[in-house]
Amino acid sequence: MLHIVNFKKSYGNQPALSIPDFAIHAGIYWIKGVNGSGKSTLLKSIAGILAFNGDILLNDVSIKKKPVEYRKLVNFAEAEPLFPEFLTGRELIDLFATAKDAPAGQELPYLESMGMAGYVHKPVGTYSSGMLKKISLLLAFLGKPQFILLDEPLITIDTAALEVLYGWITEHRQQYGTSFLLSSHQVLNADIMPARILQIENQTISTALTDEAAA
Ligand SMILES: Nc1ncnc2c1ncn2[C@@H]1O[C@H](COP(=O)(O)OP(=O)(O)OP(=O)(O)O)[C@@H](O)[C@H]1O
Repeated sequence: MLHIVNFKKSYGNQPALSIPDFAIHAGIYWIKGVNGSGKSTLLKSIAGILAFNGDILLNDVSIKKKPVEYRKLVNFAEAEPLFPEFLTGRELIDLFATAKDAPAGQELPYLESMGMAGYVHKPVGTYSSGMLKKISLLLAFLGKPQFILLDEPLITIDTAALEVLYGWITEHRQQYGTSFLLSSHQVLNADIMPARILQIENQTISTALTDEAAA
């Protein structure tokens, strides 16, 4: 499903990540690594918003050879989302729904289950960090992406929202066969949502040897 080839990313002359050849099958993955190990760098590269050397393929579609087609396949929620403050949540949803060819009304169950209907018509500049995080997560579920990348999805959302997010992930996986890559310093609940573990260390990625969970 995901194939990373001859990948190198540096910031200036400072190497950040080097991945000669790495592939994973469809599933739910939890990427672990200490602060500064390169998790966000990898997620942003896979999302197509960070330039790098080498190539990344999703279901054999290369980001370098078919960037438009590739970007339709992947959605990304940033760890600390930033949106123009004057736009309402509703306007953001409409914008993303159009860009991602989302089915009409796809956002409605998400708005309801996460309790966002009461504030979605207000400008995002008035949102708390948790409210903003919920909108950014919802945006990542719009359309029919084959791969959803969630960078630190658990930070700032409350316990109830966490349960709802687990539900979104497992449902999207069952309904559309979507794969997920989550970075998190918090422990994911393996009973509710089993995830395979990937490890970033020494500026590269590997499948964790302790990974016993089934995706
Ligand atoms: N814009 C940037 N300019 C220069 N260096 C950067 C930039 N972004 C990241 N880095 C460096 O790249 C390395 C990886 O950073 P990255 O943010 O990917 O780590 P991370 O694993 O997501 O960290 P954290 O767990 O703290 O969020 C770090 O050494 C960091 O200093």
